[in-house]
Amino acid sequence: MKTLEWRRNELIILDQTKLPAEETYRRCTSWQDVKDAISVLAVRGAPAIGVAAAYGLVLGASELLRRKITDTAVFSAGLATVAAALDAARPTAVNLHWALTRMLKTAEKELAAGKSSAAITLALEREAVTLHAKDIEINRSISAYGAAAIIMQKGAKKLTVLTHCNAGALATADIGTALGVIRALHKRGLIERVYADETRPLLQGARLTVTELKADGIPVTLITDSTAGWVMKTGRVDAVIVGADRITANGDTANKIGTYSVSVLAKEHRIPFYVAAPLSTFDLSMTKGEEIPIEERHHDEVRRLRDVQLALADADVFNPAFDVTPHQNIEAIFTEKGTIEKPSETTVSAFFRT
Ligand SMILES: CSC[C@H]1O[C@H](OP(=O)(O)O)[C@H](O)[C@@H]1O
Repeated sequence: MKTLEWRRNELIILDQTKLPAEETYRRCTSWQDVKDAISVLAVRGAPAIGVAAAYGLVLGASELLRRKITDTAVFSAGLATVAAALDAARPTAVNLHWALTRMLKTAEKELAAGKSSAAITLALEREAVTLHAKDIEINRSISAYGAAAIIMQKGAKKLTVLTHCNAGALATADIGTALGVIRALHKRGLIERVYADETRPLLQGARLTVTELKADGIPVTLITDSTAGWVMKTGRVDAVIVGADRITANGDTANKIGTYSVSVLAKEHRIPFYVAAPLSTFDLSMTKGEEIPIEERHHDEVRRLRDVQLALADADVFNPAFDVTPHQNIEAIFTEKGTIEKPSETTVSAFFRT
């Protein structure tokens, strides 16, 4: 069950909106197909949407070539237009912008070297494939650092961990970030159980995290979001590990809606709250979490559950897809280059200076 697969001039995306009931795929042959897939969360998760958008730009470049747009100045302007359209698909996960910026830099470098539009397109495809492959290494490294840091802190004993949303293979190109750490601990026999928040309204926890962990033989218990406090209060949870969509220069972290509440509950019950994320999720241009744009999604995602009307069709709804956990609530952030203990403006800047 691959999240994403690139086949010369088409991107095959596992349609996550249909999981776990159906394993179906979307065949993306245009950049618009990729943008649509990102917008409806057929592909989701910060790193995965960055990789998908990179391939979307390759499809855009191929389309420009098919339309015989070979004047490199016009071709580059066309690329920038496609990149901007893909970037607008979802505003919170900075990996989307990071991946597209990296792709446009590749195009600029080729252009400066006097390459043709066709050569630029080939270079973009190589860059997208590289980005995709690198995410696999990054996941492994985050997972190793995270497991080591938790063992250092909690000792080599079986742990019960709570996680929110899905920061697993379905959100990345490989074993995941938060679920990557859980997988690394499980490999060492150090996971007693995982409590997976269902994660309303789109239920990434119930639909995706439970599916991933059960497939790996990792003991997992599905709970409603409102049960998170009670499992902590009753001493069932040793640690919380979540993913991230954007981390600012002081360590404030945007993640799926409900993560902030979990962090407050963890702090109240003196349970360490960990974040696992690649460096591409850091946005050092933002000094604090209040600056992060929070995506608001369609009201029917809350009023309905597939074809079941849960609330009045005209019920007023507020449906932010993310919230921001203040750095003070975070014990450590695990990245592919190491761990940032007690994230703050000081520790984050020191980490990026080394
Ligand atoms: C490995 S990052 C996953 C991150 O993305 C999810 O959001 P969405 O499902 O809306 O793409 C969620 O915030 C996860 O923690």
